Amino acid sequence: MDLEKLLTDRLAPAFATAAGGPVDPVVRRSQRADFQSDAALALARRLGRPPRAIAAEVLDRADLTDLCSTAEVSGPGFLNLTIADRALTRLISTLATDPRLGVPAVADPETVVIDYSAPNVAKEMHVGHLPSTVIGDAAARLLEWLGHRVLRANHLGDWGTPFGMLIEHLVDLGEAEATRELSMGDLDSFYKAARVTFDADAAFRERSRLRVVALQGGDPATLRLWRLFVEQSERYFLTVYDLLDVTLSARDFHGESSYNDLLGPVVEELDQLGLLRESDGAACVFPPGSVGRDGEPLPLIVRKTDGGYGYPATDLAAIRHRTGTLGATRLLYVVGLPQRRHFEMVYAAAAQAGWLAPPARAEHVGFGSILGSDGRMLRSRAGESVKLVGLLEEAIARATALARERNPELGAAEATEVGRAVGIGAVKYTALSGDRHKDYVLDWERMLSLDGNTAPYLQYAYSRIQSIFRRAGVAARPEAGISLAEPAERALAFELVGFGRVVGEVAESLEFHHLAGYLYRLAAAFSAFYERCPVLRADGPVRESRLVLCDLTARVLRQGLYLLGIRTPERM
Ligand SMILES: NC(=[NH2+])NCCC[C@H](N)C(=O)O
Repeated sequence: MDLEKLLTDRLAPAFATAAGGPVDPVVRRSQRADFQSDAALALARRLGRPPRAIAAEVLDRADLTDLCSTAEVSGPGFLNLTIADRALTRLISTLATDPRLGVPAVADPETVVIDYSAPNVAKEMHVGHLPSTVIGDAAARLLEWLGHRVLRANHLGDWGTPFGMLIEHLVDLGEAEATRELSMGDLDSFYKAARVTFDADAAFRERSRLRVVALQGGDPATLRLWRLFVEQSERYFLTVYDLLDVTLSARDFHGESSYNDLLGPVVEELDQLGLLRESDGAACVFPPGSVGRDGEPLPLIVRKTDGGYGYPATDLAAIRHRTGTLGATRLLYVVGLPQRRHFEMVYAAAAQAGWLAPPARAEHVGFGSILGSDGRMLRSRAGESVKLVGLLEEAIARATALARERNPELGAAEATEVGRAVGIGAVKYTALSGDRHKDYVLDWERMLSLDGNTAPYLQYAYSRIQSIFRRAGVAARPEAGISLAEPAERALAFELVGFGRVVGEVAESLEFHHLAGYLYRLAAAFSAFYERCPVLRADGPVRESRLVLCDLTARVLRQGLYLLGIRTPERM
């Protein structure tokens, strides 16, 4: 299905002969012909031959007859390739009857662990959790669709010193009252109240400290109280996931606490491997390749001076568990860029310990921060981080109002459905359509606009096609003959056959803005086609062929948006 690959496979042997060794023909979509290769230019310098002569020799040797209608040398030595109508028509016909839309399941499925979302227990989810939750979920949907075994790991922050203070505050309030407060989903005020007492009251601080010791020592009464926090928080997080339409469920919670029993053995094993060194009373690993600004090796602290284990030890235990026990070969960590150094060091240490050996590998899927439309960190009016649910509710309210305004014919129930799909879609698309290595800007106007690279634009394109079929009163017949006489039909066809290539690339890079950008180009190509090529007013075979193009576009849009976790209402 992948034309770049088909052409590459035909050209590569010819280039190899000319160059006396393997050469990437570098085939790309082009304005001048359908595709272009500029490999002869780079090769010319190396071979000391004129590029046009190399290009001509390659054309002479390569067998392109069934694929290209013309193949010619142009300019300083480009190869311009025009795809034969018959070849393109054949690809579209195949695509039309392919339930997987040109994206076969992988031949060698892997076990992939995706570590994502990971909010902290007894704290509110804020906008900073949005990219992790949304990108991680898109990765899970995509890799699962490709046939991999995906294990979602919601690495909750559910362990550690804050629980001493939280539990003591709960004891002071009384269990019934505390549970009532926590169940209202107002986690932050509970946390803040505990903090205020902690800062003001020395006796409370001492009780909190002892409580942490009791918790880590496995005291049953303390564990029971701790579990109340975890249960209330998990219940609350699940309501957020439901609202956000992500595929995380109760069985995906694998909080830091679940690695607690593995921490001792992990540190022990590091010691036996001779990887531990003491530094200021703490047990550390010095993974190769991590040096500070002063050129000194950086420590990864696995056991603190007070004997407690921290965040790095937990991540090492998690890697050992994921590769060793779960048998995963690909570990993804969808966590903000500020933790990049942490993960580099953890991976290096795990590799030294033999817990992360090829073919197993770990990738940090990092992302930037969420900014307001003023370009600064998004904050609430009180200067605090913005609650994620608050943001989602606002998105739904705005999108519902817009849906009513744009389409007064929608009934109340349908407008609510559409508002939810569009509002949530718009927010998620913002976290997926930008280069994740950069910061994101949340701008309501732009996000909800029907023009430009937005979720509503793509959803609208989809619903518009559905309305064509409602008016036509018939379904497309995938077995109908395809004709691609108009340039706009050809352009749309090229986008349609490109789906598989983009999906394959994104499964590797996890740069979802390439998938978003592709869907945007597809929707734009559809718009241009629909403007120039009447569908319902066309007759006979032309109408049939155009209906197939419409249907294929809708299916690719729906599947592509599904992979991004975005719904496609039938009407908007
Ligand atoms: N395996 C991990 N360390 N995952 C990321 C955890 C994120 C952490 N709970 C935080 O809020 O920063």
